[in-house]
Amino acid sequence: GEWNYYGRGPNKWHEQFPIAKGQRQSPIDIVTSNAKVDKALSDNPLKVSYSNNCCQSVTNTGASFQVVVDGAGTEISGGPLDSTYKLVQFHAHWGPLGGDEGSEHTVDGVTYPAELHLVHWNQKYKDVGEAVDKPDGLAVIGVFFSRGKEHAGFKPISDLFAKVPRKADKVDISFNYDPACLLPARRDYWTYLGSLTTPPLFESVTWIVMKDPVEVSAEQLAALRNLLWETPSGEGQMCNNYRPPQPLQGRLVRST
Ligand SMILES: NS(=O)(=O)c1ccc(C(=O)NCc2ccc(F)cc2)cc1
Ligand SMILES: [Zn+2]
Repeated sequence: GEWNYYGRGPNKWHEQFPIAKGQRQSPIDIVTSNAKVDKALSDNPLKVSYSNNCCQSVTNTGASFQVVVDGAGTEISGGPLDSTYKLVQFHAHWGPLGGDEGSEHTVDGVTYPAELHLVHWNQKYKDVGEAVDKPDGLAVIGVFFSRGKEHAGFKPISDLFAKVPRKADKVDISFNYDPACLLPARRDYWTYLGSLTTPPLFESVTWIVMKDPVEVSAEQLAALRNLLWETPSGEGQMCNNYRPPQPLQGRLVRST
């Protein structure tokens, strides 16, 4: 059997998950000229209040890394959100070594080498398991990674990837870490209603995609490949764990 669903390719996911051809699938190509500035988003700014001791561990999920967060005090609200959402984990998607593809969302067809996802669940539900398949259940902040200077804030995390090479490997985060350091300085974003970008592809995500990328170094992008996964020809470097853009199906993308 496959250890990861990218093995057969995202174009086959609909066979087991028919919602893959649904009306609010993610990611999408963000056509900036079609995005509609919505004053309401700036009138009620997105509030990100993370604590600096919320990150518990890094795990190799077999399809990405995942920093698991203890929800104490890590909340977002405002902007497109009608209630408070709590951070539960963050992970990323990336492409081949040295390439420029790898992000899931694209901007006017432009790809980035990686995309970070900060996953939050709606506090109106009792837990993330209840929220994960509700239309307003999740809010994911997407941050594009561009190749440039080293990101000091990402270094403590990227240095841990070598310690979790195989699926289910896990290392505790013993230091204080505030995931807000991964957000770009300028907090402008696009927002639209979409889905999980991996099976089960639930249409439960309010996407908040930051307009500005954050720079990470080529070495930090390369560190993502310390994570290994199962490929049809045996164990290999984890890469190309991204779903390509899906049909917009007439959805509106709003912008700050
Ligand atoms: N790339 S993304 O940010 O869109 C994304 C975020 C979270 C999840 C997730 O929680 N999956 C686990 C999972 C497993 C079983 C379920 F029934 C529901 C979720 C998947 C994709
Ligand atoms: Zn993701």
